[in-house]
Amino acid sequence: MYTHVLGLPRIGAQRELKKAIEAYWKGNISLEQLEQTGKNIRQQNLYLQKEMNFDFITVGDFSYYDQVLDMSMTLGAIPKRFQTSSTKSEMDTYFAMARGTQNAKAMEMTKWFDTNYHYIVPEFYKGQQFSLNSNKIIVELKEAKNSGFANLKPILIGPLTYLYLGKSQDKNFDKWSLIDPIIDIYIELLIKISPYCEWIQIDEPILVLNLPSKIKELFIKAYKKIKKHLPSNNKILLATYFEDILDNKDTVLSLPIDGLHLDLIRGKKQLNYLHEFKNTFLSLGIINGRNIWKANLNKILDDIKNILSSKSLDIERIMLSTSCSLLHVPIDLEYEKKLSLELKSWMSFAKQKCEELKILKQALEGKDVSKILEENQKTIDSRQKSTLRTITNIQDKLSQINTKMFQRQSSYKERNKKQRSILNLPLFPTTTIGSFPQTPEIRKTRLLYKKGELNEQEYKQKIKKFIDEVIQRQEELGLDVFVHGEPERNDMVEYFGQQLKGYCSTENGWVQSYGTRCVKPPIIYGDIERPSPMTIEWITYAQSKTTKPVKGMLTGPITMLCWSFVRDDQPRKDTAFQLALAIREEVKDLEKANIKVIQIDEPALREGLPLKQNKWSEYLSWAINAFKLATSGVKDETQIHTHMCYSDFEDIIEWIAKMDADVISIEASRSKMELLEVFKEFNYPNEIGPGIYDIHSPRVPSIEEIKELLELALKVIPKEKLWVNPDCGLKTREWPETLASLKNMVSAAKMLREKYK
Ligand SMILES: Nc1nc2c(c(=O)[nH]1)N[C@@H](CNc1ccc(C(=O)N[C@@H](CCC(=O)N[C@@H](CCC(=O)N[C@@H](CCC(=O)O)C(=O)O)C(=O)O)C(=O)O)cc1)CN2
Ligand code: MET
Ligand SMILES: [Zn+2]
Repeated sequence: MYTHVLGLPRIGAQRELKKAIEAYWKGNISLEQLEQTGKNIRQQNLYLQKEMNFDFITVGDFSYYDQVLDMSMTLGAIPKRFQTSSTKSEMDTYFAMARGTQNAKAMEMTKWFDTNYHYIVPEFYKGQQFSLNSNKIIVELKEAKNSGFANLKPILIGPLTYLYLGKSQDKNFDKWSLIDPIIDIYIELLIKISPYCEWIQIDEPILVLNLPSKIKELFIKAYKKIKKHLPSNNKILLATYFEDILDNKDTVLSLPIDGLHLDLIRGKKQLNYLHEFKNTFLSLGIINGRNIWKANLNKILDDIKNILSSKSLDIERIMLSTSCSLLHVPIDLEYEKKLSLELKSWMSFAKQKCEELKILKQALEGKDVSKILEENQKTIDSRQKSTLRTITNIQDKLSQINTKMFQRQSSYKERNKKQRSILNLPLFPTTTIGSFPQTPEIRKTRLLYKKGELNEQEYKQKIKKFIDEVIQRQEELGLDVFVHGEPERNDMVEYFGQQLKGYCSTENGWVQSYGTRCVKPPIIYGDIERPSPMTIEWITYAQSKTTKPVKGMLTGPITMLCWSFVRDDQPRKDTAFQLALAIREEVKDLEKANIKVIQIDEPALREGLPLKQNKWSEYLSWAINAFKLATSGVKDETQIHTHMCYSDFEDIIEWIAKMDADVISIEASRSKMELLEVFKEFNYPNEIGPGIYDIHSPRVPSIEEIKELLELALKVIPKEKLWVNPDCGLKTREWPETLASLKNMVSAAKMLREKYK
């Protein structure tokens, strides 16, 4: 029996890597200093694994930005626009690809499966040449070896997953035609790393998706070729995660691999088929890498013993592991000093999950760990019995939900008439998505308040001053529908989590979202309730400062669900409905306070989509209902907006229409409005604001460029239905580029108004 993990968090326990990279970008530290920080984090992770007595020491899970981008570098898949003749260091090219430069647009970024992690999308071109650059993984292997570590297990993203996740940039070019040259480079790479290790972990998470037969065939072909060239002392551990591989079972059974990792948390069904994989080593993903609850060790031990005997598996060929990489959970629970001891005793972060693996192995090897197991059982029982989890009248509230509560009073058409007469907006109304730059001053204000160095009154005064400023700036820009700028929010999910009952939040529970950006997902441990209004004071204050409508700004139930760690003792749907009821109350309060436009963001709606297509409609029916429950309690005159980003809508457009938001703003600029085709084909009934510039880049779009995009949008959206806005919130931007971009945006809208009036 062996233990190992599929990967560890790499941002550093105190976000050292984030801070170092951002300092490097600003020119405040040198490349050597940055690399030293990277090395320190890798060393910490090596020693952690040693402390846990893991049998395989994972190497290569570190990254300065993203593991998919790392693979692009390794394969030499660097788009031409970044291959400049200047003497840029490799590191600078790497960061340029991720973030763009004034001359070269950044590579696209999108969701990593159904997580809140984002990867950099590989770009594929006709006739593309690849060439091996194995520096990263070799450096990391050497480093580990030189520090005295043995049984190293390097990790690579697999060739099929890599190709699948990338996008062809040339029309009518089949990216899969690149499989052979890519496999050749992988083989070169594997031969290079071969001397450092026995096992090599190759991640092929796409094996949990519904794959076309062509890709299944390519899998077999590719791995046969790899096997043929792999030195005989090496073994391949093929890692899958986030779901079961049962749709591709036959394919996997035909692969010449030595070990197979299965996610037994998300893919429980696979337990029934383990015996079919008897010919390989099996890595059982039994510790949840996607949530923060303590594992029930006694139960897992029973399960494992059961599996071993009923499926007559050879314990010598079993590995125990986490369900997926621990990238998706915070690093160490011990940093949490403010959590109630009871809640804390229910939880387990990355380090504690490693300890759980260690204990499981010791128990299975017959070591006496009874005290620890007893202690574990106590906390599991305490959580099950705890009254902290329940609000007594919640069941009543949920049972009072009726279908009327999912419907606005009138149809969109009728609502629209009433809203138009009240709002009196021009053609092509301009607006922004909610947040304005989160300046160091704003962050500092929140920090001082948190530390108690500002009292409530001082804090509120300061926040109101920030609101004054953004209202003033929006007046000057000439926008039509205003926002208050969200200066009081650390994050659009955490902020609400901190005000709702049933939620707790952490001090240091950082999880990487993309590059150097992290989030602290709040934790839902019990029934949700809204003790008091959450946004009214700020929004009404902002509205009191202008005659333009100010949007009420809320996060929707599905996004709250997807971007929090959720309780695992009731269906996600029930939690979503509880959230929806709480948001519904806030929406009604905003309306009562005379707020005419309310935006309820649902950027995570698409991300929450199950990885298996046959589960989509079940999810979408309750997810859309949760949104409608949150938003339909208002009168016709109140205009409901929603916002989504990072989404492909093609496959779910009819469901988006069912949300029946009066206005939806979406990300569209990166795809040059291509995405709108689907809105046209489907004849999307309500109003749309396709984002006309990419807020992830400091680049300022010209008036011409914006006009062009709007003209493109007008080909598919009737002019009465078109809104003008950026792609997403502006919190990661700085003021100068924000003002310049919005100024151009408003000018473009005004010019079009003239043309189309
Ligand atoms: N939950 C969530 N998921 C999401 C998104 C989102 O907005 N929220 N958007 C997409 C991803 N985009 C993202 C965009 C930006 C950031 C981001 O800016 N994160 C910040 C942290 C935001 C935060 O919580 N800030 C807190 C705490 C900030 C902090 O680091 N404080 C320092 C000190 C403060 C200082 O002196 O600056 C400390 O505590 O040590 C605050 O501002 O109050 C960061 O990594 O830098 C994250 C994700 C998709 N998923
Ligand atoms: C990730 S979606 C962000 C929406 C939010 N209202 C903002 O503007 O920041
Ligand atoms: Zn957004």
